[in-house]
Amino acid sequence: MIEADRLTKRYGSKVAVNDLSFTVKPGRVTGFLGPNGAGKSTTMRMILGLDRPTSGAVLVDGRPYRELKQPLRTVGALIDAKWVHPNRSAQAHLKWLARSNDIPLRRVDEVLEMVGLSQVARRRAGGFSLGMSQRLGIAAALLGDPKILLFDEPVNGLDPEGIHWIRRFMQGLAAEGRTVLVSSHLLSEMSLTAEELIVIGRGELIAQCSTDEFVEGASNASVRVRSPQAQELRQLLTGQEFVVQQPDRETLLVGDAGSEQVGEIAARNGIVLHELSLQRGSLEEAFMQLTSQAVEYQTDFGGAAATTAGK
Ligand SMILES: Nc1ncnc2c1ncn2[C@@H]1O[C@H](COP(=O)(O)OP(=O)(O)OP(=O)(O)O)[C@@H](O)[C@H]1O
Repeated sequence: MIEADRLTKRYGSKVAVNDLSFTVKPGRVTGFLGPNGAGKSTTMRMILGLDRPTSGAVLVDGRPYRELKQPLRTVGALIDAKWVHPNRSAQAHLKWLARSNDIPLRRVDEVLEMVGLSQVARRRAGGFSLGMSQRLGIAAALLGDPKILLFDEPVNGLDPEGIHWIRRFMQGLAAEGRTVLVSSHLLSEMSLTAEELIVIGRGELIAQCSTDEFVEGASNASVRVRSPQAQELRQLLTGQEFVVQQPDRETLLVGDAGSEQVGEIAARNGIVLHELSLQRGSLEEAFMQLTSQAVEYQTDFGGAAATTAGK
């Protein structure tokens, strides 16, 4: 379990994290979401004792990180996958970490096996692809068999296969009863990976809820209808205050409506329907809307980015 209580971090006059409280529970993947500059990395660094809070506190397994007797056995983290001496082999890197943390050396081969790097264990880590480096970073996080795991933007720059592997791996760790916190700025990716979300913007909490709840609440539903009597139906719907768009002669898009409402109005008026389907808004679009006030550096082309992702 990770518990943040009114966590605040200031750098001079800059408030990076402001009065942030949340709880991360074991047994599920929790996504830590927010636009660039929202304060995710700063929060993760405070959880790991790498940065001291200006005020407030964060507890890992009931204690501040600095008070943990064997930190690597309690919490493992992937913060920077390239944090490895390029001339060292994967195995040598992990052995060095194990030795300096009093972890039995046999654990090195175990974690290499877990992340699928056994075959390349003796190769120079400097020659690893980004995906392999991420796996090595995850192996390092797992060395102490910790109950709590933190991953900072683990899928950044990975190909779809790498993303899929990390997603499944994190879900497997949570299924073993571990606490898994993973940061990302992509809602569509997190909605596939995490059961629970903590959403922040400008260092402040926007939401903590299940992913399903967030997605339901965030994206506006509309109803798509096709009918040979589209014009007639359009008049009936606008008469009842629905906002209706008509992309072509036979198609209507009814905003903020349920398919039951539209279907029943059509049935009562004897209107033939060829299609009646609920359309969910793009998740990324909804997420950007919700956090737009919280984006540090607005760009004019934010709208274009919003249309690229979605579920
Ligand atoms: N050492 C520092 N000194 C001054 N300001 C900092 C420092 N570290 C972070 N900040 C500022 O604090 C804010 C939060 O940064 P942080 O890196 O935690 O955000 P983030 O959500 O992880 O963003 P990203 O996804 O871009 O990494 C930003 O405005 C950043 O510029």
